[in-house]
Amino acid sequence: MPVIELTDVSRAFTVTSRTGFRRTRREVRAVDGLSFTVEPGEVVGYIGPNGAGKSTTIKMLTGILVPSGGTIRVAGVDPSRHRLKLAKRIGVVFGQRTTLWWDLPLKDSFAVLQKMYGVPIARHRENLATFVELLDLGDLLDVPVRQLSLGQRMRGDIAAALLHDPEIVYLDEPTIGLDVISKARLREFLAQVNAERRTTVILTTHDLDDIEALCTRVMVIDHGRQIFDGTLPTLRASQSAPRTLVVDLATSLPPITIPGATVTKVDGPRQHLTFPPTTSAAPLVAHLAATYPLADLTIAEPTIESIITQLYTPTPDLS
Ligand SMILES: Nc1ncnc2c1ncn2[C@@H]1O[C@H](COP(=O)(O)OP(=O)(O)OP(=O)(O)O)[C@@H](O)[C@H]1O
Repeated sequence: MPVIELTDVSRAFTVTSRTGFRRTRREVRAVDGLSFTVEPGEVVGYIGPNGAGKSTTIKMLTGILVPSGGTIRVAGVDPSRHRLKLAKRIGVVFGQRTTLWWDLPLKDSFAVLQKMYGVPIARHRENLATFVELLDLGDLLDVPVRQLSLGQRMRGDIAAALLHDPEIVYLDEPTIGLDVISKARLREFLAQVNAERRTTVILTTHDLDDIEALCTRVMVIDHGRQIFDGTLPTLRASQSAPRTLVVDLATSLPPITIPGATVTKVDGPRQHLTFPPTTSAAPLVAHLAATYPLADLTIAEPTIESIITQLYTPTPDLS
């Protein structure tokens, strides 16, 4: 049974602007007829360009915002009508701001959360010990939150969001501004939590490496509407971005000629050949191996970045 269910959900805002003495009101449809379900334990990347409606969706899922139309069920309840009840079953992390108490040492913030959520003390201790170890928080527990670095604070925020054993966590840009090592550590931690606890994760990010590392499913929205829902390989295959064969020859040669592929770059003995995503690489490789002195060969898939850029680019209206 789905843990999250949206049926034809929309949310409009009225925006007032002033030109001289005139005030004009216009309606912005931040979310426009969105329907999807998420099963327990799924890790869904929820992505889209700026202003696509991602934050508005997350705010409706937590109950902060009431939809203008449609229905939402999260863990069996309507979030906006049962916000407090739902709060015990969800965790939220906003990369841009902390949910911890600025002047309190990290461990006191955790203690406040234990009381707020009514987590049994034994369970709290158990969770705290696990998160302190996995997120390397031991030396930070006595440090006031305001003195933590961004990466340290984010680790604290993620632990705080999970201490009450939520079934669902919403992570809004959790790796923003972090260095490569901190990002990798966080991703590893989230993957482990999801695998061990079957926590459902909705991840909003502009960092496509987060998606690669964590998400079994990607949902792309634009102008408040869903434009893709599927796996990363399907997203890759759905687009026409070409694939590339990087061929290392035993010696420098003029550009290779084989049917179905085109040389785009020659760099000494290395040549780059592109071929359509619908073509299998196997016959091309066989042909190359039979005709040319090969030293090495690799296939480069289009980056998700290029695929998503393509998705966002409207197709020209030819009517
Ligand atoms: N409180 C509000 N009042 C008026 N308009 C709003 C409000 N909140 C959001 N919007 C508008 O709704 C649209 C969707 O905004 P939203 O913040 O959901 O996008 P987003 O996908 O989260 O963007 P970003 O990646 O920049 O955070 C935008 O046009 C935004 O200006």
